[in-house]
Amino acid sequence: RPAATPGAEPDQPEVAQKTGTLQEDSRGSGARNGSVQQLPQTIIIGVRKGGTRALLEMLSLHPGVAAAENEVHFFDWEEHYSQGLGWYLSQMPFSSPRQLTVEKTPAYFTSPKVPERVHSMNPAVRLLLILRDPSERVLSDYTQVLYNHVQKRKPYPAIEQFLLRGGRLNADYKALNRSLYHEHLRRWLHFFPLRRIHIVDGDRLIRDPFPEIQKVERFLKLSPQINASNFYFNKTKGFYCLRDSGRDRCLHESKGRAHPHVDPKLLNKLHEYFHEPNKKFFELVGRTFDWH
Ligand SMILES: Nc1ncnc2c1ncn2[C@@H]1O[C@H](COP(=O)(O)OS(=O)(=O)O)[C@@H](OP(=O)(O)O)[C@H]1O
Repeated sequence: RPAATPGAEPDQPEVAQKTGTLQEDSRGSGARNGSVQQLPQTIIIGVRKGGTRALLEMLSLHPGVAAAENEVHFFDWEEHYSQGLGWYLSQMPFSSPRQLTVEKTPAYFTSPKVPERVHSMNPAVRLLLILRDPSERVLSDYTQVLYNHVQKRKPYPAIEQFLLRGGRLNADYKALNRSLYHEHLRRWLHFFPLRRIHIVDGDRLIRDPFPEIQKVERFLKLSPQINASNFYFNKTKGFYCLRDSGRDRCLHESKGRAHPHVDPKLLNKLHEYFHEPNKKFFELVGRTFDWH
């Protein structure tokens, strides 16, 4: 694991524990009710900081979905992949055979070896890709790594030091590369047709999650069971939170952080940098997004 890009998520669970999660119920009574572990029929492949946790938690509101709690990093970490599909299976939640199993590992989208590996597990797997404004994603990515350093009481340079080199935008900054969505998606399209990849608009998921989640239900051929009443806007958090069987919960405090202030001129450079790549991406997917 490269030390410079620590795992995006902290290890601790990010949402308040649900009482009686599907996993816990079935784990406790697995021997009696015939619950099983299944390889995921659907995977949230990224993008890092796109809203992958929110998407997973929102999808888990559906009784037909069983989600792996932690990021599994099977296809992108050699020490996991070398242990084979048996290991991968052992990481999955217990579920009823009729439920869909889903896992999310945001690093999959940008890891070169992953598309072929996922394809060799199951060419019919349904992929969920949640994207957000590429410039905003860069700021979020920087903020994540900044917090990782702050937690360890380590210093971390200001964002300008990464974004600029000799007065020009530094194309070698990894966070910029991760936002070149067309390059990464192209690799996936060598192995999967576009119809197997559903792209969730991460900016819309923030502003108004329910319509985006309805589209995901349809893509996964799930019966429409998630309702508008499962979401409420929490003014304190500034984001939508979830309401499930009368219980309210927001995502962990590491989700929805304030981003650093960036000089408008530099921000403009960033927007310009992504202009062409975004156009290429829109052509690739036959759809446009409301990005800068
Ligand atoms: N409902 C709700 N509540 C809180 N946060 C929300 C929500 N919906 C989407 N988001 C956005 O999710 C961003 C984090 O993305 P990921 O979960 O993919 O991050 S990670 O790569 O797994 O670390 C996170 O990015 P930051 O705002 O930069 O913290 C949020 O903007």
